[in-house]
Amino acid sequence: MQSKSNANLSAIVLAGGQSSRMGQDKALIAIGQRTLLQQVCEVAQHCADVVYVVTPWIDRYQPLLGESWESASSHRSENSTKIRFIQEHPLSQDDIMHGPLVGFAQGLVHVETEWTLLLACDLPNLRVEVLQSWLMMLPNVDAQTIALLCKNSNGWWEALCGFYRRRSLEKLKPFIEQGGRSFQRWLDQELVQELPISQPDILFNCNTPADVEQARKLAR
Ligand SMILES: Nc1nc2c(ncn2[C@@H]2O[C@H](COP(=O)(O)OP(=O)(O)OP(=O)(O)O)[C@@H](O)[C@H]2O)c(=O)[nH]1
Ligand SMILES: [Mg+2]
Repeated sequence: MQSKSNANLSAIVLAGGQSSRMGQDKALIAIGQRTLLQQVCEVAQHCADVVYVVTPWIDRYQPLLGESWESASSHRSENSTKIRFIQEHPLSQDDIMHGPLVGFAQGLVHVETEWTLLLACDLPNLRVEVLQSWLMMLPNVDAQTIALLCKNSNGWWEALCGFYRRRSLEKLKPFIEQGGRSFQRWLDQELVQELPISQPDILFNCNTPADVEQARKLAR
């Protein structure tokens, strides 16, 4: 894996949700030696100066990503990016699971860099080289553009693997306050630039036990 080439980028990794299709917390599922969450955080560490893990369950994940994991990681010496946990809060008393858009907004409040790499925790095929090639595009993005994302074959934005401007929060806050919870609906209102993608399999995400089997086969 290449070492980090870029400064001035934050990453947000989302680790919440119900994992209802998986039937168990998918962040903790191992593909090979490490869990999905560990793998995604490691990729994020190679791209960004700081990695925020946004989750309602810090206690659950801290042992995986805290000192013990860092000292056990063979990549640690070439990679000094710190992981910071952001405690996610319900928006109201009856808010049980608000979904990734609200988690992202709660993480973005803490970001200090102009651009953030947002990643779901269920992406086993991410490639550092591809993310790094995308982040070279950031300095030339039009000032009005709030995000750089891939499109999937249905024409929807792949919202949970791409780059967002910090000031997108100014647009996101009122959208959430008005009850918006869908990334697609929010992004439909905004200026988004499309990222080129030659290997769509890097966006494969593990939602079901069958997806995990497929990811494990590929990792062998
Ligand atoms: N922090 C946070 N992350 C979330 C939340 N909901 C979903 N995510 C994350 O968003 C990413 C994509 O979510 P999904 O693949 O739909 O996961 P999910 O909602 O747990 O799974 P399903 O219940 O099967 O839809 C994963 O990284 C989830 O951990 C949330 O409320 N808070
Ligand atoms: Mg998913």
